[in-house]
Amino acid sequence: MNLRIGHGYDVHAFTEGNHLVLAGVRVPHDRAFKAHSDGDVLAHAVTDAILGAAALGDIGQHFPDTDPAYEGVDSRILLCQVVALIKSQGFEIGNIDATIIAQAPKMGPHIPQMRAHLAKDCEIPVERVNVKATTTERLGFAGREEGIAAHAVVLITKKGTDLFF
Ligand SMILES: Nc1ccn([C@@H]2O[C@H](COP(=O)(O)O)[C@@H](O)[C@H]2O)c(=O)n1
Ligand SMILES: C[C@@]1(CO)OP(=O)(O)OP(=O)(O)OC[C@H]1O
Repeated sequence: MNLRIGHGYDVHAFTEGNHLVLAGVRVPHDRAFKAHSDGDVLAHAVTDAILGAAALGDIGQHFPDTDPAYEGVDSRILLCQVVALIKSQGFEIGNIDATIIAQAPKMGPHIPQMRAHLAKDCEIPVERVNVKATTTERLGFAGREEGIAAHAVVLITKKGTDLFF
């Protein structure tokens, strides 16, 4: 199959701190992500979407949260490893669309840098990467500011498939 789609979803709760990391961008906040890694929900959702598209399981199977090697790891490193893995199987990434679900902080000013990081890590032009943010109108765990979620969908193609004409 030349064209495959994947979905990723991740959530991290807050703990004490002064910034969040989203697609490797340091976003000032009055809390931080509680996680084994840097807690980068956006990078995790994109990584899971890529793995999903290639039917290669999920991020926790590749990088267990019980492995000290991943303690505090920069999640962009994990994303780059997964991109290398699917490339080794003859795939490349077509495009990415992601949504951050956060009551606060405002993501808008940071989105251009998030897109740039994801494009670099996924080895595609930034025009093929979209990142959005939404509140939940104060409903649910995100609305109560207990944590942040991210969804991502990713299209992958067999190398040489011309999708963008
Ligand atoms: N953490 C967030 C949440 C939202 N935005 C931007 O605000 C717009 C309105 O949000 P609603 O939840 O009321 O739809 C949204 O479309 C985003 O552009 C944001 O920057 N950061
Ligand atoms: C990234 C990994 C590995 O450090 O840990 P966490 O930062 O806890 O993140 P999560 O999305 O819960 O699961 C994937 C893990 O394997």
